Amino acid sequence: MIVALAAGCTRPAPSPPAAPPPSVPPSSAPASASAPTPASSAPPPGSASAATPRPPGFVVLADVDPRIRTDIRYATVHNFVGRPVAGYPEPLCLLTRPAAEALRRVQDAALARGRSLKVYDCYRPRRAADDFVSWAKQPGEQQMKAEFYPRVAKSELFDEGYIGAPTAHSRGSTVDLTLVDVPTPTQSPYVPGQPLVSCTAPRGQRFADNSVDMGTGFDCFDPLAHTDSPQVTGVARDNRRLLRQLMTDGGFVNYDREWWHYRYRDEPWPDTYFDLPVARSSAERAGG
Ligand SMILES: C[C@@H](N)C(=O)N[C@H](C)C(=O)O
Ligand SMILES: [Zn+2]
Repeated sequence: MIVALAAGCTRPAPSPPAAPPPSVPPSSAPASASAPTPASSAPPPGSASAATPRPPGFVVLADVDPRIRTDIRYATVHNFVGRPVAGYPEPLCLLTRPAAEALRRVQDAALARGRSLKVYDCYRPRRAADDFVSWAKQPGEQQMKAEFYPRVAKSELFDEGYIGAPTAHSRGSTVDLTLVDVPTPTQSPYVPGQPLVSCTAPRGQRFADNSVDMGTGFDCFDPLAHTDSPQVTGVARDNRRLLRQLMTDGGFVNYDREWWHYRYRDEPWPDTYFDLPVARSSAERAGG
């Protein structure tokens, strides 16, 4: 265990070469750049200056709140790279315990409004962010462009802030999520090779996610996904606002370029980027 945990060190992450350093959105920069650090003047546990790396204390979200739906896209072929991403051997949502418990409180509030949370991504290992960087270095590989970044050049995805490396997700307290109705409609599976439809197309035309209408699909790298896009009106705007209200009340901060991306404000590891795989073996038992 200690060997694996030593992988969770503080370090700068790679940038795609032959391009300017990637834009790191406020939500992905070390929290010291975007939010107050803990009051303690001692080095944060697990940081390079701490004597001994400590376990991140990840839990499986389903152990903390089995009511929250999961659709972990990076463990599947239905994502913007079109294949499972490095570091996702199991389709699980791992989070730090404080973030998971905060999400359980948000779920209580969502259910009171007749909705449930559905998570697409939670803790994301450094190796996954590295995989995204490697993918970005292959300009000809655009098999999923038609659905996920139909109007933005692949070469711009990092610079425009749609993908981060390093990413706040590697600190274990950031989550990509949406709202679904309760009872929740069954979602038809994505079939590899099926015709891709732009994530910016109206609900009913784009991929039939069981999410409520948020105006775009998940991981839609497009200005229409900016949380306050003036092009998103009516029900979709109301749904984005409801998600933001619920999450903000629960202690999370939205990233303004992605309606689905939220960071837990009081994250316990504001400077540490972990590289444990997304697997049950990387988590503690929920009650422990
Ligand atoms: C890739 C997308 N789901 C996401 O999380 N983007 C932000 C910017 C990140 O990678 O941190
Ligand atoms: Zn995200």
